[in-house]
Amino acid sequence: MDDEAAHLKAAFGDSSDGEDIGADRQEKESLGTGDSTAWEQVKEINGLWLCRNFLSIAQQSDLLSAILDEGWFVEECNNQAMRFGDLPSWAMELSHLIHETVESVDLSVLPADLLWRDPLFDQLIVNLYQPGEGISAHVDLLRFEDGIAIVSLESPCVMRFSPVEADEDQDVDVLLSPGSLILMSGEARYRWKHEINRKQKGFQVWEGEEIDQKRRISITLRKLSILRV
Ligand SMILES: O=C(O)CCC(=O)C(=O)O
Ligand SMILES: [Fe+2]
Repeated sequence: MDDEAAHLKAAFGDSSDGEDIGADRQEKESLGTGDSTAWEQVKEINGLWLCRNFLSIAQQSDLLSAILDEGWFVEECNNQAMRFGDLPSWAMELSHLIHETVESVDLSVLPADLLWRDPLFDQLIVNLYQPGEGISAHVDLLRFEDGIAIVSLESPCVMRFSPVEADEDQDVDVLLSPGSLILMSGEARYRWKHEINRKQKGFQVWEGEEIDQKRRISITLRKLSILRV
């Protein structure tokens, strides 16, 4: 983590708050949109949408190069970078692409008031996970507004959602494949925790197969709340 990120983390705290683990899997409904991107609504969780093919292979590769060119992860001990306010140009492009993609689809993947706010996002976190690394169950800090986007690159992983008001049987797993985008709003953002456990055996299993863990990079885009909570 660089100085700025460390400073901001000190100011904004850590978004993790322990973990809650169970086992379940949802059926997802694939919704063709008439164009090349298909959105899936995660039925058990209001406000959680997945777009598996959000980025083409070429776009993934360009985005990865732009991130690595930032030099944030040259030192092995750095695995997270945060930016607030003016985001790097590639992050702005990503934000515009999210806007365009959401706007072009005839589904309410993001409430209109969130989609049309300006800017759509002004905070960026890039996380780099080596094999075995993940993030414990948390709800993102309330100092960020509703409407959070996560783009995944490199190794796929299973993200587990569990209700804040715990009910062991309600965990929902979602596969985040490279190039995918998830959008969380409403209940998905406030009433469900999300986690990635790449350490404990059995978590990174999808359709009966253990995921071959390699490095994973994620880009989380959020908007700071004007009312600082
Ligand atoms: O890496 C991810 O996919 C999730 C990151 C996340 O949840 C966070 O930074 O709050
Ligand atoms: Fe999060």
